[in-house]
Amino acid sequence: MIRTPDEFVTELRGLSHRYWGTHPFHQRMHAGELTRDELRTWAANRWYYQCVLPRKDAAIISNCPDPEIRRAWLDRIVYHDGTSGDDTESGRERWLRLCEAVGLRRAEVLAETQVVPGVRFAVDAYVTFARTRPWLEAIASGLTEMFSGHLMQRRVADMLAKYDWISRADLAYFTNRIDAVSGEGKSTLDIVVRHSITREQQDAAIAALSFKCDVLWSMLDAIDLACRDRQT
Ligand SMILES: O=C(O)c1cc(C(=O)O)c2c(n1)C(=O)C(=O)c1cc(C(=O)O)[nH]c1-2
Repeated sequence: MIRTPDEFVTELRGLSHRYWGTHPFHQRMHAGELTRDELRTWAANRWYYQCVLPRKDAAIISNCPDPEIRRAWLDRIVYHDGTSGDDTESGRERWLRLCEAVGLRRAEVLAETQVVPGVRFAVDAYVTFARTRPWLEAIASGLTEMFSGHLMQRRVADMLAKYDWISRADLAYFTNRIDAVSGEGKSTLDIVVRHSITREQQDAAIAALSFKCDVLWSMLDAIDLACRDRQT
């Protein structure tokens, strides 16, 4: 039997315990326990995720027959890629600023030399998912954004409190993203609830969100391991 919208949303939100907010690496970040070198490894690896997001969103658009959704989805690509190559307020430029603030050189981030295999596999799996699964499932996989606003707020507060060499301006990616992800999370949830009109579609949306939690968790597992390897 199909779930009511409330039951469906409750089940989706119920996956929050699988979200990367509780990953040990994030816990160490919040506690102020990461070294500069570990923060560099994190930023350089997460760059790969940032780079892939517009390609993932383009895959969703290419599979979606609904012009209203395609139009709305385009904003995400523009947000990350910016309106031109000189756009200093694009998501990618803001992430690069954070990378520089933690001591990475722009060229080494762009060259992706620090990206470890586990991060590459996890992030590539997210794009492959968006390319090969029905558009509604691919959209549902982005519902982790529902959980990310609160986490980013905590991240900004804790990083400013615990790493005195990091300034608010260095964290512009997150401070600008907090409102955007909350808005996007709500509109994504609305699309998923409206278009999941069978029990099977609801099940597939829940499985997609679960898969995405695994993608993010695996990224941090690989980053955590890379940090430990560098210490030995
Ligand atoms: O910093 C975070 O914890 C975090 C998490 C997530 C997420 O949950 O996938 C995203 C972002 N940030 C983010 O900045 C972002 O643009 C974004 C896009 C997406 C997506 O799946 O389309 N997730 C996220």
